Amino acid sequence: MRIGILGGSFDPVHNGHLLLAESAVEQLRLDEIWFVPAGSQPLKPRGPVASQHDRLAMLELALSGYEKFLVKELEIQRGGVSYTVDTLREVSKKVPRAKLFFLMGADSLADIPKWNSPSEICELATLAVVCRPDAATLDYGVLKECTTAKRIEQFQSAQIEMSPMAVSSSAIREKISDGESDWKKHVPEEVSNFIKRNRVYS
Ligand SMILES: Nc1ncnc2c1ncn2[C@@H]1O[C@H](COP(=O)(O)OP(=O)(O)OP(=O)(O)O)[C@@H](O)[C@H]1O
Ligand SMILES: O=C(O)c1ccc[n+]([C@@H]2O[C@H](COP(=O)([O-])O)[C@@H](O)[C@H]2O)c1
Repeated sequence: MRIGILGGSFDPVHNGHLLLAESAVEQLRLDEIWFVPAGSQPLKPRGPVASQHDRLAMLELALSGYEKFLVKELEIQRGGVSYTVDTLREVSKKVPRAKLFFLMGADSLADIPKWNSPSEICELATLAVVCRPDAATLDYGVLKECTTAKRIEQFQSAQIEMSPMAVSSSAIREKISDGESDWKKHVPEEVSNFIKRNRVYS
């Protein structure tokens, strides 16, 4: 069993997340991708804008057409600050024989030294990173303090190739609160309808 884990704030989920997951399923031959919405992201102390209920509802709507994409409320149910190392420990216990891939964009890779227990994270899961338009090259050098050169090579082999997609949740939220309308193309239609109907970011 090969499981990809995509942790995120998903505030809201957007097409960049979906393309990342689609590319990872194909290139890493994953059986499932677990989308794990953070309860409280350690480096975002102000917390998400949308409620937990709305972030989950938008994720469920976005993933409904994908058989291999599952929403897992591990971090929300655990409560407190959502540390990735705790999530990976929990998943390793739940499915001990699975090979775990932690999927992330280049911005997350750059931040890893600031995360809790990065060395253990690098042991528990293979990091599979994708470029983002504002960070076109991936700097694996940040991992030198956390893991071995051999492990870094394994992460490089798991790198996800995808045409950079210039979309972020913060840009979507900003456009909505500025009253712009061209944000809708960046999320599945069911999600844009939900946002409009419930005035999630207005
Ligand atoms: N357009 C994108 N291309 C590739 N990876 C992405 C993209 N958007 C988000 N990701 C990755 O998905 C994971 C979850 O991201 P998150 O839910 O925080 O969305 P975000 O768009 O980065 O949000 P924000 O703008 O609020 O920081 C992170 O590892 C992030 O790097
Ligand atoms: O464990 C940590 O210390 C840690 C610090 C920052 C971010 N993360 C995780 O990284 C994932 C992407 O975060 P973000 O900022 O893109 O929402 C999400 O699962 C976060 O919980 C984890």
